Amino acid sequence: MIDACTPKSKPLLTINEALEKIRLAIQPITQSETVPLNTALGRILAEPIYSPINLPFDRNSAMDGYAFASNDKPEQGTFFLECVGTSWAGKPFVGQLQIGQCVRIFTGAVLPPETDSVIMQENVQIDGNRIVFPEESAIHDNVRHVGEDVQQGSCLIAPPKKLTVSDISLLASAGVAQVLVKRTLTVAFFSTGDELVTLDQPLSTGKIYDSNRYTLQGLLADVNISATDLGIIPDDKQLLEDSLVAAAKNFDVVITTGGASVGEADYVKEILERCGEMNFWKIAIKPGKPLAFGKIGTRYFFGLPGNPVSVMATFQQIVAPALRQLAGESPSKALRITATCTSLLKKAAGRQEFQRGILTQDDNGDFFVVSSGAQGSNILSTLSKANCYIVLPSACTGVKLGDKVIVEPFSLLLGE
Ligand SMILES: Nc1nc2c(c(=O)[nH]1)N[C@H]1C(S)=C(S)[C@@H](COP(=O)(O)OP(=O)(O)OC[C@H]3O[C@@H](n4cnc5c(N)ncnc54)[C@H](O)[C@@H]3O)O[C@H]1N2
Ligand code: MOO
Repeated sequence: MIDACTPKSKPLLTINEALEKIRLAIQPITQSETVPLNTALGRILAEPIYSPINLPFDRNSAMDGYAFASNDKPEQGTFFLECVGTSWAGKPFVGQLQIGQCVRIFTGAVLPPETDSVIMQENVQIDGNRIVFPEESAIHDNVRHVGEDVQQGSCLIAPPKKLTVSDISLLASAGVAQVLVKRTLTVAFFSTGDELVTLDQPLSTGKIYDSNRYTLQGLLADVNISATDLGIIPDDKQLLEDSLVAAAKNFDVVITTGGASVGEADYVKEILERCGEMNFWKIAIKPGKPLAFGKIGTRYFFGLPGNPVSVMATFQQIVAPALRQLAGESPSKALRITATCTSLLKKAAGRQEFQRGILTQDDNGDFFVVSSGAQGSNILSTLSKANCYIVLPSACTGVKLGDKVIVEPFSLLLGE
């Protein structure tokens, strides 16, 4: 019986409290390396890059047509100019233009210095070397000016940007062939549990295939991470401790799955308390409650719950932002949107839940989400069907048809 003297257990950390503890604990790596631009996609820039040149480098044409001087255009009426040569992209016109003359020009070709305007070829009439310009010929049109995109010496990209395809395009256009980026993180992971077997073994009663290492391998597939699979460790306290301590000597981050809860063979928390520093254990989320975070020596440790769906959810919600911070990235948040829920969702108050859902968008642009099915932390088929999490606040006690819910898509593309 519970009476007034029974000590109440401490409330679990909220996900935001846990994220804040991680944010305060993690020191971003400082080392960097120079890499060729064609391997820099997704890497984190370590220093500002200043443009060595103006972009455009030369004043050039935005259209195929004719380059002319605006002074040659009369106040009224059509006019004609004599075409005396061609400026090709890569092979500029070399002569000197006189009054009343123009040149044939192609997109990207340098404008002769005497000209300041380009008319599209569709808008002129050609009569031998005489080019007839209409009255509406615009002056100063279709000209790309030196430095209008980027001025020489200005900052092209500032750290700690994670380099995108557009960044790589910009750097290439400025002739930047290599960049200084943060070094990659080394992350090791292993599964724990006597019940686990590798996929090349037959199953026997009581055994299951180890899927978590495949999940983690996929989740760690990032150019900023060098991931090492350390295999399966059985439920042997000493072996687990030795494996953890050894891994923490060689990797920036060690991740385990399983053995994080309160069972007799759940040793992760005890080992972390004895051999390292435990920052927190257990958070008020579902799936993923018994997550442990701390340090072993100077290295970071995440003990994820064994349940396969909990591994995915805790990695995405907790470990991924921590790895981004450690890698030196600027903070970012997953995209969340509001959708109308078209199924009933069961939920008990107490933990923030990440339920698996299927998000769609109709032709009006409105979002709808339906549960992808059973929500047990062991049920991978409904995770595979899902394309989003339905994020339900801890106080929520269920969702009715037609209620608005917050949804976090797994990707920016919504499949069929
Ligand atoms: N009395 C309590 N029991 C449990 C609690 C609790 O608070 N009190 N929490 C439950 C929750 S929530 C979770 S989540 C799990 C987490 O347990 P562990 O981290 O100790 O994980 P295990 O017990 O080792 O495994 C749980 C489950 O997952 C399967 N598993 C483990 N590793 C793998 C793997 N590599 N690949 C595939 N499947 C794996 C394992 O066989 C179990 O079925 O604890 C609850 N219990
Ligand atoms: O937190 Mo557990 O992951 O609910 O099953």
